[in-house]
Amino acid sequence: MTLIKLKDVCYSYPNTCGIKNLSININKGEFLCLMGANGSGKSTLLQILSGLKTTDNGQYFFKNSEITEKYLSNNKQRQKLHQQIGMVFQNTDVQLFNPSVYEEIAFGPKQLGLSQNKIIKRVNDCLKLTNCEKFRDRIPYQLSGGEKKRVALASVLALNPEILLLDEPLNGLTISAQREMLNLIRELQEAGKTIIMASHNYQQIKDFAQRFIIFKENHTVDADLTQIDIKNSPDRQKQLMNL
Ligand SMILES: Nc1ncnc2c1ncn2[C@@H]1O[C@H](COP(=O)(O)OP(=O)(O)OP(=O)(O)O)[C@@H](O)[C@H]1O
Repeated sequence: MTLIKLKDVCYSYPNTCGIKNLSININKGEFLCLMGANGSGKSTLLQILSGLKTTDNGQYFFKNSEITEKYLSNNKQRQKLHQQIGMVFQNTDVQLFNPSVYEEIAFGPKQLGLSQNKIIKRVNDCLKLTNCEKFRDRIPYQLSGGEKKRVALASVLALNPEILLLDEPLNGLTISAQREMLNLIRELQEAGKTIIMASHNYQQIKDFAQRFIIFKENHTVDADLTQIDIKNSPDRQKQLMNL
């Protein structure tokens, strides 16, 4: 089932292009990795998908709705999109603003109006899933970079989104924490979530993501390949190893 359809999408910042002429479909349950040089457009695309930015040109469809400025100006529609499509930012400092990890994770479920019992259960489940139980009473802002990433993921999971947008979620993690995070992401995919992740580390992600969208420096898409396509192409592997 196609969840996301992008048709000729362009986005420009005041002085530079973000993405150009992007057309892709993303199906339910995919584990898709966005790759490409620094500045090629990966984060811009994730921000468009999350509804934080809207396209200058082209169209973005999520399920049966076209996501436009007008669509997002409706509070209910915007909140529903944010519940269905959760994003972990590259810079988690912009995402964490509550006085404790517990409050951080409870924030979304509270906004959804869940009962107190349901909130407690969700927060505890998410703390456990992301291995954050031991810092539940800490101030998020004071955690290490890797701990912040896990708390940010927990706070997104607490909304039970269908799609997870992850912007370089492994940056700043130790090798064993990277493994743990990747295994968790794979479990989430196996549980039916759609994963869209930006990365510049092919070695790290090559056995996890099943599809790779590779951006060129000019902000267009160079290739849309499966894990197997890349494994069968030494040239492509070499290119991705050198990003
Ligand atoms: N807030 C902004 N204002 C102006 N230009 C921006 C802004 N954010 C990104 N850009 C520019 O848009 C282009 C795409 O940036 P984007 O952050 O999407 O790339 P990226 O592929 O995610 O890069 P990285 O791997 O470094 O995270 C780059 O040329 C970047 O300089």
